[in-house]
Amino acid sequence: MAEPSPPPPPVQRFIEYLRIKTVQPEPDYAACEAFLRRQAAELGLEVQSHAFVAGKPVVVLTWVGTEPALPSIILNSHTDVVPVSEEFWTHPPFDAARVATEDGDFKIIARGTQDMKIVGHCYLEAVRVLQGRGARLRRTLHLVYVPDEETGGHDGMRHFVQSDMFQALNAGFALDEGMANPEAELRVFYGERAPCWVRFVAHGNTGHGSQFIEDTAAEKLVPIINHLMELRGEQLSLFRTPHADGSRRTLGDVTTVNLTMLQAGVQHNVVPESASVCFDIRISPTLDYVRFRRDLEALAAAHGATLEMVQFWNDNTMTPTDASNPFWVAFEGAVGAMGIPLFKEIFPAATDARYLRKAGVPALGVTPLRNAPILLHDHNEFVKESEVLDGIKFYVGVISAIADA
Ligand SMILES: CSCC[C@H](NC(C)=O)C(=O)O
Ligand SMILES: [Zn+2]
Ligand SMILES: [Zn+2]
Repeated sequence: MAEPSPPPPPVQRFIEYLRIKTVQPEPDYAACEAFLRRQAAELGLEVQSHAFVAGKPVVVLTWVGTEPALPSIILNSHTDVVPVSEEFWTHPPFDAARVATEDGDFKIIARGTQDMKIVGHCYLEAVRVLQGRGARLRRTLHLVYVPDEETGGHDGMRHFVQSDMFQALNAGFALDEGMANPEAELRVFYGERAPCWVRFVAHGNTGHGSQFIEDTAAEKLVPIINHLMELRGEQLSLFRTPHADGSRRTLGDVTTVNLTMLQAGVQHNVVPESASVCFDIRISPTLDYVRFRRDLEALAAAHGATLEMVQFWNDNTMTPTDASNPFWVAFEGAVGAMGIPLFKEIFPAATDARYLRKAGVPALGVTPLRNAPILLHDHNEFVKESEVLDGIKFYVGVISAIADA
């Protein structure tokens, strides 16, 4: 059998990026920064790098526009990837194997292909294509590579948006990650649900397990659990009910509640003195999050428990997706011109775009993978070579449009 042809240079560079082990919990950010600096040097982009937390650099590559006083465009991506269970992978997750498929395409198999190195890579390749055409864009582009999104952005984007470095970018609009779609539409995320991670802790009487002990810790948690499970049921019914216009609801339209941890007890016949229960709640931006938080506090107090807010995102800013937002108009126009159908959604989980929106920069979350399985955080994460090449064309169109809006 003939050797397969070598990958085209944009795919070769993608493979190089994927081979850098930026895997949590100890990402190799130094190698990643060196890679980005090499790319910037080839493209003549300015580079700024700052580690707000030691060893975790935010790297910004800048292509100055012809009208640099205009608000700029941020093209954001995170450089870290989630851990792997290597035994479940068909190929080593950081080899970035290129495997031929029956339809003449290739699969590039590696951790981070979908989430989200394809996006960060396509930004760079799109700039390369535009420069090759001699294009000059009106607005300045900032390709922002942030660390630690996968652990909540606390050591990366959270600090960056509060920095002078960020202010100096004078950003007017941003793109960030979305999610693949097994269907034909391109999913575009204009908001996110607020993560609300809570722990209820109760204390009570203890004693022998053979007795009727009153006011026990576990007993206090039961009505709290029941209340939140009731809310879960209501929201699940809502999720299964189409909108008035017949369109289906997505996760972003509802609030999900999951009991994720339960702790109590030391021995079968000892009534425990304390008990705790944790929930992962994702509050839809369509719900009043201030009132929701007050209701949780009241729930804890009513049953003699304490409430610990482990995570609570107190913002529900959404990016306008109508004529009031010239960047949306440009984005929608460019995507439409490519014949790509759009599906607007609220992101079910949390990405770094939430920091940008809260900081006043309207952001859209997009990953240019359609008719593709959702493999983020999964074993054998892959993208097809054709998807990388199409993704570059996609960003050439979109970046040109939004940078000239
Ligand atoms: C509260 S920070 C957690 C961030 C994480 N993001 C993703 C995309 O999985 C999540 O939504 O669980
Ligand atoms: Zn991601
Ligand atoms: Zn992720």
